[in-house]
Amino acid sequence: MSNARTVALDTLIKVFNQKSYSNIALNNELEKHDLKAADKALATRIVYGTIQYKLFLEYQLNPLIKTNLRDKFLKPLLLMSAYQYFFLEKVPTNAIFDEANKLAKKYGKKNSGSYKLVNGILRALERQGKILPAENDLVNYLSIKESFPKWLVEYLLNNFGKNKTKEILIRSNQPASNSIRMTVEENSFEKIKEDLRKDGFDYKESSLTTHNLNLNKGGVAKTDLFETGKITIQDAAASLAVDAFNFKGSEHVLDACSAPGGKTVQIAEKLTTGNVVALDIHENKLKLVKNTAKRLHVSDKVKTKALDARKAKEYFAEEQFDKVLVDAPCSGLGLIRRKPEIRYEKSLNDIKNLAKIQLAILENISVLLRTSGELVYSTCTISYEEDEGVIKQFLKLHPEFELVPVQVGKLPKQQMVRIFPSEDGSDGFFIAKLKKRG
Ligand SMILES: C[S@@+](CC[C@H](N)C(=O)[O-])C[C@H]1O[C@@H](n2cnc3c(N)ncnc32)[C@H](O)[C@@H]1O
Repeated sequence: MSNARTVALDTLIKVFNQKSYSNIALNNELEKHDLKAADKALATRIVYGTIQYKLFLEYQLNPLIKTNLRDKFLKPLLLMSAYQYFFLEKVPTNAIFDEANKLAKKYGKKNSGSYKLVNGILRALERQGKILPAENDLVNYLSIKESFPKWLVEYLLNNFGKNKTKEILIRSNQPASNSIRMTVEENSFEKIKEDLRKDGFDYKESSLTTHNLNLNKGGVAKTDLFETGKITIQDAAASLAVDAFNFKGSEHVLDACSAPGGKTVQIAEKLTTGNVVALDIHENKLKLVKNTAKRLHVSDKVKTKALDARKAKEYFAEEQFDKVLVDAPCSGLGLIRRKPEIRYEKSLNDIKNLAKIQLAILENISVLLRTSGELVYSTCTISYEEDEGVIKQFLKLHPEFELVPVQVGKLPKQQMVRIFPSEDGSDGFFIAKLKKRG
């Protein structure tokens, strides 16, 4: 039996019991089994949905589990079955429970009683129905309902208030958009759209930029448009960081935290005689930057170097660069819909530690920027400490820098750009632009 649910269960066993990354574990399982497109989509939905709603699902199941679940497959199987029961409205309950029973028989040891246990718990779940903490216990209620750890719900409530927090939680549980960026001149955008339609894709214009489209499905990496570099996979909010620079074309640019290279190539596209030096602390990740640069035909403008950006001034001369991008390592709270497990892995301490690293990177690379040069700082998170907090501290320590208001994409001009995970599926993002005073 090789079907969507076997693939989902094998993936979830690896994610929950062996702490594998969900995207890597799922891809490995999908490669092992030759599933039809609809089954691939179902397996993917079950895996991401089960991880996403883990806290909610545990809350439903915990009162019904009266024994120690010794077999390692039991908890993942119960969680994914409960996910299907509560969230896949088109799949009949009997089909979900029958499939769970078959898997329990297949994965359980002979005479272990696993089948009876699973069947009993799922039937009891059907009788119990959905349960939630009292609504006036707001932190607990939102934590279970939207399946976010309590500290994070509390953190969001303290920083953004009740309504914004609810919006962030709900949108972070919605599917991520299939966003692409058109890398060609604006007068060729219509041709790209026509070719996408011919390839069977439908699209919506991004509400943030003119160069991004949200596609109705994945799989664009197999098209000619992608292979020839006319389009690339990039979130609309992320693409705005590079749009914050004013390029002439001749600049020497430093991309301090570059892998996998989405913004490096976007910078290179803007250059004529200039070039971009792409750093990353992880040497193996620079391969991704090189490959993307090759696909987009900008390799001649991109040089890569494995380096901790906090040591950059030991390698480069002062005032060597006209522009610097620090797309910093961050807690990734703006990316939760793409990486559902982020919510369970991060802590308030991580946010505080990352803010220190981000400030250290800024401090170190700031001497490499020439007078009147532009520095753009960006993150894919929405935490104040890593965003405005880092910029405020940096400006306090470096009066030679000033904040420059930015107008990017379809957004109004503002002091610093904060984008929350949005209705049309874009990630959460932060952008600040600084100038070195003359
Ligand atoms: C947010 S990602 C960058 C995404 C990239 N700019 C893009 O658009 O594709 C942050 C990157 O910073 C790298 N990194 C983490 N700490 C670093 C450091 N101290 N110096 C340089 N790179 C670092 C990580 O390996 C990661 O690839």
